[in-house]
Amino acid sequence: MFDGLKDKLNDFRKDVEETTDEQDPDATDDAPDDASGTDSDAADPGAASAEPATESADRGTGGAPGDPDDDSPAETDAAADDGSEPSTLQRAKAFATGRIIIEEEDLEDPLWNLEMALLESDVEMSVAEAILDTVRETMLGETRKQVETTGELVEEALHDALLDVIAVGQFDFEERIANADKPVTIVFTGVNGVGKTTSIAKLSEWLADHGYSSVLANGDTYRAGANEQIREHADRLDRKIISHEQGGDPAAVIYDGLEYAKANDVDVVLGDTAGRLHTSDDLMAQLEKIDRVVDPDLTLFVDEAVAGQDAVTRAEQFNEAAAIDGAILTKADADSSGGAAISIAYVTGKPILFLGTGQGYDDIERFDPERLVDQLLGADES
Ligand SMILES: Nc1nc2c(ncn2[C@@H]2O[C@H](COP(=O)(O)OP(=O)(O)OP(=O)(O)O)[C@@H](O)[C@H]2O)c(=O)[nH]1
Repeated sequence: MFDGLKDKLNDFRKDVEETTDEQDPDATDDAPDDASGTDSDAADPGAASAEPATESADRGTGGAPGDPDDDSPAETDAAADDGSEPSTLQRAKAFATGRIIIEEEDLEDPLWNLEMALLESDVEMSVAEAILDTVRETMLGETRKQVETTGELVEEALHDALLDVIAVGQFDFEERIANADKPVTIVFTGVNGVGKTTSIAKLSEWLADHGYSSVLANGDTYRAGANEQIREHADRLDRKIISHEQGGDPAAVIYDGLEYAKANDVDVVLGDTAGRLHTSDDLMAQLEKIDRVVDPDLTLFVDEAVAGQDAVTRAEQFNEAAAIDGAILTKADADSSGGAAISIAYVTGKPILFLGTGQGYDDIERFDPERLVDQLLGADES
């Protein structure tokens, strides 16, 4: 899950480590050789031109004076006195006291690469920018104890940045169900073909596992075959299904589901709705009527992680047409990019509540932002 994005975040860590390694005296020992052209690594593109090599040597000697292990202080002191920028001197001093400083110029290229990587991964532009801002803020200027390696510093910055956008609006779904008056009504919106019906069936199983009974109500009276499709799930799971003829009123079906739940002490009504209507006005009218008639406790938007940017755009559109309370992202198991998972909450202000992780009824898990961030940063291998 999200392996492509995971690799790209790891590339950023390596990028920053490589850039800041230039300040590391161990790495800079070689720098004067580069400048004098004696380095055997002639294939290095930097070696082809004297200018970049000299620049690299300047940067290198700037970091060198502070190296506690450096046994040629005279040479490095001379370099520091020899027209070094204050920031370089500052870095050197910081190194001498066991600290590192990361500066804007160190991050410029890695941050650019990170931005490109996020956009390639279908992370929405404003979300990518928010992530970059937090990473920049967390990493820049501050002096850090050297024991905190650059890798750890990057990890902390990415962790905070990702969590900030992913965790937007999170709430405890189980607690919400537990505390709500029964029956609880949950309405599902989203376009057809993304796994909405399967998700309703999965959620019914999830609820059963957590001690709640549920009834399914097919408010998708628009699409031919929708009744049969949801009935198949209901039969397999041994759940009651409420449905009307094709072309009937969705609000009336969900209302009947609610009445059934009240009469039979069922805890939760799971109401499907038609996906794509002709215009967002139609969609809004449908959901407004459902709102008026059954006053749902929650409206959940369902889309597939593999749709990337399209899923993010649809989430925004559905949320604008009729406010959603949260989202279910299906087919996360088949998604490498992770862009929708990272972007939807930030863009809509509503949390992702569940991830669909396969075709089985048990393949649904609560969306846990902290765990996802750990997975993306490699701390949680599951
Ligand atoms: N790999 C994977 N497949 C899924 C997941 N959720 C649903 N699917 C599959 O996606 C296909 C479409 O699912 P349906 O629930 O039939 O989706 P749908 O026809 O879009 O349902 P509606 O949205 O109600 O129209 C089915 O083959 C599902 O098994 C998931 O989380 N992972």
